[in-house]
Amino acid sequence: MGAAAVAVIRLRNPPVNALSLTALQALEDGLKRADADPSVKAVMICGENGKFSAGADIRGFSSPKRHGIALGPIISLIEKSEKPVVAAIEGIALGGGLEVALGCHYRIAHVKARMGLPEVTIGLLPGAQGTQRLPRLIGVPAALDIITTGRHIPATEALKLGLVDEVVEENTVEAAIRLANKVIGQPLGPRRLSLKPVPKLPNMEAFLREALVKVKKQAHGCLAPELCFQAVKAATEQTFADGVRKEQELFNILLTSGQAQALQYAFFAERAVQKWTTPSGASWKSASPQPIHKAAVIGLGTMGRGIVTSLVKANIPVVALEQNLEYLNMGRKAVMLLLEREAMKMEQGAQTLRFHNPARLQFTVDFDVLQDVDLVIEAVFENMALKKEIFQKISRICKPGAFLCTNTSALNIDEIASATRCPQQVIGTHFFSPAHVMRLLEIIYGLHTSATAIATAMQLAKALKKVGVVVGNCFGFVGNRMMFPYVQQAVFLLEEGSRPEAIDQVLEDFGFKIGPFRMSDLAGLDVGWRSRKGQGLTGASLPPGTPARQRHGHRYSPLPDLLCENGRFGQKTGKGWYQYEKAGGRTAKPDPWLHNFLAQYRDTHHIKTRFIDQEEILERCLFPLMNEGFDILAEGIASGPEHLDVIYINGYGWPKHRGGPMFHASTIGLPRVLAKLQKYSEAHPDVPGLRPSAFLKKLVAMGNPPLKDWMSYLSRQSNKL
Ligand SMILES: CCC/C=C/C(=O)SCCNC(=O)CCNC(=O)[C@H](O)C(C)(C)COP(=O)([O-])OP(=O)([O-])OC[C@H]1O[C@@H](n2cnc3c(N)ncnc32)[C@H](O)[C@@H]1OP(=O)([O-])[O-]
Repeated sequence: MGAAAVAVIRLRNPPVNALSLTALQALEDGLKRADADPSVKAVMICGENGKFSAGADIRGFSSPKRHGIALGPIISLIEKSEKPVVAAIEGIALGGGLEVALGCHYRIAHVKARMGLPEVTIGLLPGAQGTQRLPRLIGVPAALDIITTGRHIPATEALKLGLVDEVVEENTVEAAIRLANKVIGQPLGPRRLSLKPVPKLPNMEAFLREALVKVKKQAHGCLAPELCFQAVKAATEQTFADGVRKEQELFNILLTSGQAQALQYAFFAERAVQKWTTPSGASWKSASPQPIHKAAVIGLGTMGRGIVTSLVKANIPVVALEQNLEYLNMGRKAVMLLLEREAMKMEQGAQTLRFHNPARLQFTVDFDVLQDVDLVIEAVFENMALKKEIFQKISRICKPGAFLCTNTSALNIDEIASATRCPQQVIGTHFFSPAHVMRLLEIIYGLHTSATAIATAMQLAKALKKVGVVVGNCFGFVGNRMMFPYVQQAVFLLEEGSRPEAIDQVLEDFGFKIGPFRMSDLAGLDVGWRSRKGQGLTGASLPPGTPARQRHGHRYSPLPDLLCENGRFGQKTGKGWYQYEKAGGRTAKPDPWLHNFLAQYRDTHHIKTRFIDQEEILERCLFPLMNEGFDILAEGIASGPEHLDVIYINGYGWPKHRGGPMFHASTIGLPRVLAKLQKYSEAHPDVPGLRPSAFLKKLVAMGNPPLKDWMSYLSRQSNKL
């Protein structure tokens, strides 16, 4: 209890004051005590350690002991209180935490606090009456935006919206107690949100119709946003009590939909990968990152420009280096354009981005400027000889402790490191395009990479607001290695009778933001072509007499090479797997030329065309991708299935509500995945990617254990060896 007439209830459950059953019980007990105590005239609710609350305990949603004390009735109890209740919001008030605050009669927030209803991001809706109270407080458009996107609102915006009554810069708890004292005795009726009508809009029906179209378009098959919408719509049509019943009904649908489980798995997976380990025993526990006061980026192509932008946004001073003045000037212009755009976006959120100061961003062609940087990211062309030349040079110029990172999507980190005198400082940092937007950073350690280098790269990822995933060194690392068999199958399906638009549609219906052919057109077909020429799979170095559709005894499709030979590089040339309105166009249209070309190709190679149904398209593309994942786990390239899933969700457009490829495999059931791979492998014995992984077979033989136990079967296996 606090001083004088104001009782203080403090939510206490470190680290984020999640509303566990114990925390809820304490809240209920506190309210009842305050109600019964005649000396208490008002109540103030705050959170321990400068955080109000991150909401319900997410682990509780999948716990069998979930039933018991519920949040909704406690919030009703708060609102019904005859004594004024004030919420003092510091740090965060999210989900159930914000719903508690909405039950209070007054809300004060610290200027640095953030609020939001992020339930939609974990596959749920604000199921403690939040969908009914928020529209009553701030109106339908703002409530719908907050509830269907889950975005965090800064305190200043919350004040403008009317979500909070006051924002303070000093002690929030003291301010809340002052306010509580002030409002003692004032009527509470107008402060009870459940009694307020939802503010009317002149065109509510039309507004809701348009809003639904937008919500569905952005959902890519995820259920939660649409059900959030329906709950808010109910608030506009029904009484508070009926709206709450509808909210409960929709909440229960989501809770048992499977998508909520996948999204909650993804939430914890993202946190689990922060705790990295390597097979040699290095780990996040013992390694400490080194501070990065200044960084450099070598190469200002598409990737380099994005990386420079990312570093500037993270407030890390950068040297941007190119091989000659012509490229430097081109790169400088492009970087400045990106930064101007980012600055504009940030201004909308009341932030500023400073980059015109040469101490923060310096462009140069002089390698000697790299002498005092703490970290270099090389982002030149994917060419081993060139990369080695650069690494040899920078290992001579940079100070001994500098970290030397290479942005590569497939090349061998050890070979690059071998060109230096300090292989322990060399590490792979695989950014995804556009590098200032995409969240994933694959961090690849080589044979000699030090634990400090890994910890520093992970820290850098965090500073860049990215999710870093530590993986081992192999061709294509994790993401691209799993992508190869997926893309390969998509092309084989074309040979067998399908079309790019049919295959893309199936994968986009599954939830991918973009199917494999649209993706290939976007990225440019020439990239893979160059790499295949380098590997001797096509082009002049191919030995005469090599069969058109076979390499090293395995099935090979020359289709992508043939498209490139026809000058079809994708969007950049206006033609690829699709046709575009012009070179650089973005709207993909099915191309009769390609259909005709495919028909001729099948005739030439005597391939009998057959109808391929959606199920086969999906399984032929996804199962080999998962299969590769099992091999990656068995080889120790990644330390758990969560790593693979985080990579796919954040770097490859895998639908988050399906939890990632390995989680998806576990929900389908490993015996089914194995049986299908066996079937397809028998039909296509010359495709190694369809041959079931030994680790997958082992897990099936062990009775299809849950995903969290997979790795223990691996260690048992290797212990025996
Ligand atoms: C019933 C009716 C409807 C109500 C629904 C809800 O409220 S749904 C809920 C709606 N709320 C949300 O969706 C909010 C989800 N949370 C967040 O967005 C962020 O965690 C953050 C912004 C609160 C803090 O970010 P940050 O970068 O400063 O820190 P960090 O992210 O690393 O977290 C630190 C530790 O706390 C853990 N943990 C966190 N929250 C929860 C939780 N609710 N539960 C359990 N655990 C949680 C997290 O796993 C981690 O544990 P670890 O790995 O150390 O063992």
